Amino acid sequence: MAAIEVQGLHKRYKATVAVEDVSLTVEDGEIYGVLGRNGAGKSTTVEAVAGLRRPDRGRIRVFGLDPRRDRRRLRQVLGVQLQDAALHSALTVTELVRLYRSFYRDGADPDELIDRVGLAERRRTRFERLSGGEQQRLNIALALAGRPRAVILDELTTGLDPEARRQMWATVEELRDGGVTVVLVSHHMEEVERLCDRVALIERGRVAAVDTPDGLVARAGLEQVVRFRTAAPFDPAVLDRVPEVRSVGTEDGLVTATGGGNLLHAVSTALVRADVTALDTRFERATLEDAFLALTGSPFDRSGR
Ligand SMILES: Nc1ncnc2c1ncn2[C@@H]1O[C@H](COP(=O)(O)OP(=O)(O)OP(=O)(O)O)[C@@H](O)[C@H]1O
Repeated sequence: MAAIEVQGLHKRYKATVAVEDVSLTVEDGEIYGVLGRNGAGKSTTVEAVAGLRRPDRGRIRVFGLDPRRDRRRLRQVLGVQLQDAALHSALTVTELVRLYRSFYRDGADPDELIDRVGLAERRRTRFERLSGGEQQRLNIALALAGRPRAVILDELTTGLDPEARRQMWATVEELRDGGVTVVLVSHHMEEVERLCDRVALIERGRVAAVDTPDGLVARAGLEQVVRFRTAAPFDPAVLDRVPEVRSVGTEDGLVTATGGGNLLHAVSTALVRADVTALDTRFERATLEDAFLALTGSPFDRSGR
């Protein structure tokens, strides 16, 4: 059974069509990225999955549960960290984590959870006195308080400094390694590229593409480049019959092969077969950001429609 299934989701707010037609399947145990510019419909989609928005149309199942009909059971299996969660600001970190823990039959150990998100030193600090990044980390701890089977993390690392962000990424990987399904809504290309097993590109309320980060880059058909030098003079004919290679050029002893597919592997294999020793091999490929641009036809400038 898939962890989350969304079919034909539609949601409009008065004149604004937020979600036009979204269908997606999140497999159990994967980190599934939801990527798109501001206003694309990402939050509306995941909030509908969490039972927080009533869809106009469409079918949603989370481990077989209907988010609106089975809300209480859903809460036991799905953790949610949303943008701008409003918390009781006078409570301390420990108090809030214990409070949230009390909502669940089988939950996480509060102290362990606080350590895990790096707030051990702030246990006795009230929510309102935490920095933006610390509040964010607390929100994540609260989403994990019920030891959910799946968790929705919306803008996980917004407001975190680079070190805290890396710490959060490690936490997400640990969750996946522990069998938790993660839905990660993000603007952060590097984050998505690094963490997600698969990514849905949402554009104007629709799913423009779903694939692995590498698959999206490959789908965009963008060129990859392998550059290397050789110990002995190089005969470009060695790469002539490699289907992945589109062009080969040599300048001042630097060989440049461009192409697609698994270019690096194909070139390396052909060189080994021809008994050519490559030196200083460099590989450049398009990034997810390049792919986003190619697949949606406009730059990822974060400003909506
Ligand atoms: N409660 C609401 N009332 C009216 N319009 C809304 C509401 N919530 C969202 N919208 C509009 O619906 C569209 C989709 O919003 P949504 O928050 O789902 O996008 P998003 O992809 O999550 O954007 P962001 O990256 O900015 O969070 C936007 O045009 C937004 O202004």
